[in-house]
Amino acid sequence: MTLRAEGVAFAYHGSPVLTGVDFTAETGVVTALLGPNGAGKSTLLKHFNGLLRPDAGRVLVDGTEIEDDEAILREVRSRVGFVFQNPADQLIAPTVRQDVTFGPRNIGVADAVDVDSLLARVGLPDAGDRHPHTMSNGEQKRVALAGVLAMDPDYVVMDEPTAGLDGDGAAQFVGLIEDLVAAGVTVLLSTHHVGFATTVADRIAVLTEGEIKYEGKDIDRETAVQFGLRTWAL
Ligand SMILES: Nc1ncnc2c1ncn2[C@@H]1O[C@H](COP(=O)(O)OP(=O)(O)OP(=O)(O)O)[C@@H](O)[C@H]1O
Repeated sequence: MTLRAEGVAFAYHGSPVLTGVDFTAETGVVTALLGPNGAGKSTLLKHFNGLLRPDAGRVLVDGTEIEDDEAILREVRSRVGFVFQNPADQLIAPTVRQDVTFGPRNIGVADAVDVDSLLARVGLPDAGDRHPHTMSNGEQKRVALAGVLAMDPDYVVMDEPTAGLDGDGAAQFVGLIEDLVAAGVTVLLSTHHVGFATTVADRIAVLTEGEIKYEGKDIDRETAVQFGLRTWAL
């Protein structure tokens, strides 16, 4: 089972960002997509649950091509959860509890969701009645993750989960990702922090100049620097 991009090209208003991306994230493997600022990491990740559609090429979830078809998109979005880089793009309800149940409520299964255990899982056991916008950036990111987990996805795609977090916040995310893996969730994330990527991921891919230019189990410092990647700390 895989998330897969085949020859994916994408431009914003005529400015090409992805020019021919071939990339696979395998089930059971934590994959980190590294790349310098503006390389198109967010753009590529947004293709994996249909937030963006390629101008050319194909995107497949477990072998099914994502198409402009309501049933396919619903199915894909139930399997692939997406955690935005900026939690403000994701958190919309007046309380954490309402936010976490937003997705399940939309499909009529909110009653089946155990919000307190989801919040405990992301390290916020008593946050149910808080207003998301009174919380720190790191807490908001964890609420957003709880909301994604409420849909019981097979894959969680995280766009720059440690952006804006300090070392402790980033370390907390390492623990959360380990917990997801233990629960059988496949994680694909983007980052420009080489240290975070190599700590958390089993597989590294580097996106730069519109394409995947490197793939491996690890990446050494010299190779990372060649690709303009210079951030080592967690
Ligand atoms: N909605 C948009 N409209 C126009 N251009 C955009 C849009 N979103 C991103 N871009 C541009 O596309 C390019 C790739 O952006 P993207 O956010 O995918 O890169 P990234 O690798 O995730 O960057 P970062 O590490 O800074 O988050 C950038 O040049 C960016 O300015």
